Amino acid sequence: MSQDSQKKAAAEAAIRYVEDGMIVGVGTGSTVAHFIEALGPLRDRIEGAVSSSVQSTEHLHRLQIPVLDLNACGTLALYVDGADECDPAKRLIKGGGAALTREKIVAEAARRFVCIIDQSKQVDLLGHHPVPIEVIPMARSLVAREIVRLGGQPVWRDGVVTDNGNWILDIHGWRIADPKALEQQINQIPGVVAVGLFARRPADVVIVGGREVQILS
Ligand SMILES: O=C(CO)[C@H](O)[C@H](O)COP(=O)(O)O
Repeated sequence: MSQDSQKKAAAEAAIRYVEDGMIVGVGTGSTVAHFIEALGPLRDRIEGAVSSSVQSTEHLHRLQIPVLDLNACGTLALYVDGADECDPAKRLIKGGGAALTREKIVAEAARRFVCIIDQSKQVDLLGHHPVPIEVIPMARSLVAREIVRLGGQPVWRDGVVTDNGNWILDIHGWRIADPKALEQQINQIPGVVAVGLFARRPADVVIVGGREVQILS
């Protein structure tokens, strides 16, 4: 089964968590694009969606799914998003699509975070995939130096500007024994907007696509 078919299978399996009248938090990426497509036919049964990126907002609009302002929604019942890596404790690396800050905000606002992935995303230890950090542009070099002190190798994702007008550093070379501690340390560096480690707020349910879809809860 191709990687994209696995993503589609996981995304379609996530639909069972959508209930009538819900406001659904929606992540970003190619797996989430399958989820948005599956959500389309339910547009009249849900109140709407809260989006984590311009890309997902445009997709939701194309399917006539109302996109709501998180500030007017309070706590969301459900957030569905993909990931770049997922460990057995459902801690994640996210931000391959540069949407990590808004993804973190919507995940934090949700009671249940359902993460949809293909099998290649499952790892024992986070860090094979670089860890993205969104930084305020003027702090790029400062943050990069601090990351080197923490043993990482920062690479500027040159040319990429986030939906918030910031830049991304991708940190290579880490095998992350304590993701929560590292998340906390990175968050303390001035100029860091968000780091794509989701350890303080891991997923609640992980759906792994495949011929047999696996649901880890
Ligand atoms: O964090 C993300 C975007 O910022 C995505 O969820 C992550 O990059 C996975 O993407 P895809 O579903 O395309 O494999």
